[in-house]
Amino acid sequence: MKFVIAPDSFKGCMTARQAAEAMRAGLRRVFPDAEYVMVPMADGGEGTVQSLVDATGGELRQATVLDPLQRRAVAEYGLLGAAAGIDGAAAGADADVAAGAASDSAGLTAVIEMAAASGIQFVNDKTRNPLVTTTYGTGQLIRAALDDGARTIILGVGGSATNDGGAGMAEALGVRFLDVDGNPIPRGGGFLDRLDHIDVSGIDPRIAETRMLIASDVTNPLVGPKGASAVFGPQKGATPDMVARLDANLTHYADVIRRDLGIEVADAPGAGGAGGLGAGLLAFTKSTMRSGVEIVSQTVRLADRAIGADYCLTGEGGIDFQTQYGKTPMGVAQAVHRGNPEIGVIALAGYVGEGIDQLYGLGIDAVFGIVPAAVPLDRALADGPANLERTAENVGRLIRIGR
Ligand SMILES: O=C(O)[C@H](O)CO
Repeated sequence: MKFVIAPDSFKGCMTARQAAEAMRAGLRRVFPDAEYVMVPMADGGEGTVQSLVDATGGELRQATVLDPLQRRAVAEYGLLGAAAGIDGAAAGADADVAAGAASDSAGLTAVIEMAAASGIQFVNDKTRNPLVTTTYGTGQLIRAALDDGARTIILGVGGSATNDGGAGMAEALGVRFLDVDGNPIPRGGGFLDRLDHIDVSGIDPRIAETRMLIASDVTNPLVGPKGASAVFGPQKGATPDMVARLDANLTHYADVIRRDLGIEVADAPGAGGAGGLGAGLLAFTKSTMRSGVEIVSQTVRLADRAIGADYCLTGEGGIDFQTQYGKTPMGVAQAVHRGNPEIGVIALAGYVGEGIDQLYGLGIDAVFGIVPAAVPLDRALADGPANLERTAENVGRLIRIGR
């Protein structure tokens, strides 16, 4: 018997690796001699660095950066290990990332969550102000990864405090944003109206040799009613007036990018991720925008690792009909089926919401909640590992009956 164990983190409760260990512990009580392939997963959001480092035997690194309010902060990123999708063995769609994740002559692969340097957790109700917050620290993290030798960078985009179109990120990489007198404009989305022209002559030359894989949490465009400012500005503290100003500024920014670089970013899907960081990455780096869970599953060669397996256990804190839109359990189900159409996929979750029947036709065979009784949230979180282990054991028992 062979199991692939590929959960996301259970937020506030277990990292993806801890969740995978709890699942394996439960199954082992029933199948002590089975083969267990452990693949901690993520979807590009919080936990992606840890999961990819864990899944590939990589290492965590730290860099001193400027946070969104330009205070010094220490941010973590990861360098992937040799177990990353590096051997080119991945088939079909996997080959793309597998080749890019090589750690040979093509350079190392790094993984960065932009929120580690520029996330919403750096501001509070009093200090949040998307007119002034900057993604400069994200650019510093990219530079740190380049210094480490990375030439493929997986960048998780989302959870930001910023609305600067990624101008701060680009500035940290050497791009100059200048006013009509040739002076640098201040950082922050509130000042982009002063932008007259962009000078890319000083950009770090390593950027031209580096492939960025953008794992965005959204597909919104940069501007307009579904754009970064209108949809995500308010959660960063933007008033209606600020939203209008930020949206106008990003529209102007996109116009200058089009004129000076010949690149269209205003309507690109995902350009509005992390306050327009998606647009900045598309304009100033060699980036490809992909679903986060796809990038992660390809990097850890999930399809390959499912070959010959009988079952895959996946899961995350909550599962409902939205799981089909790019969440980890669905991405896992799709990836393992690519390698092994016969595999059974079972998802475990702390919370099971509405519409899970929509998942059954899409590759997930069964969904189980792990909480045994109605308990307060803090108790459910505290008992999470034990509940997950017990549920996995019971899944194992069912599987044994069926054999
Ligand atoms: O950071 C943000 O703006 C949201 O998470 C969307 O990417």
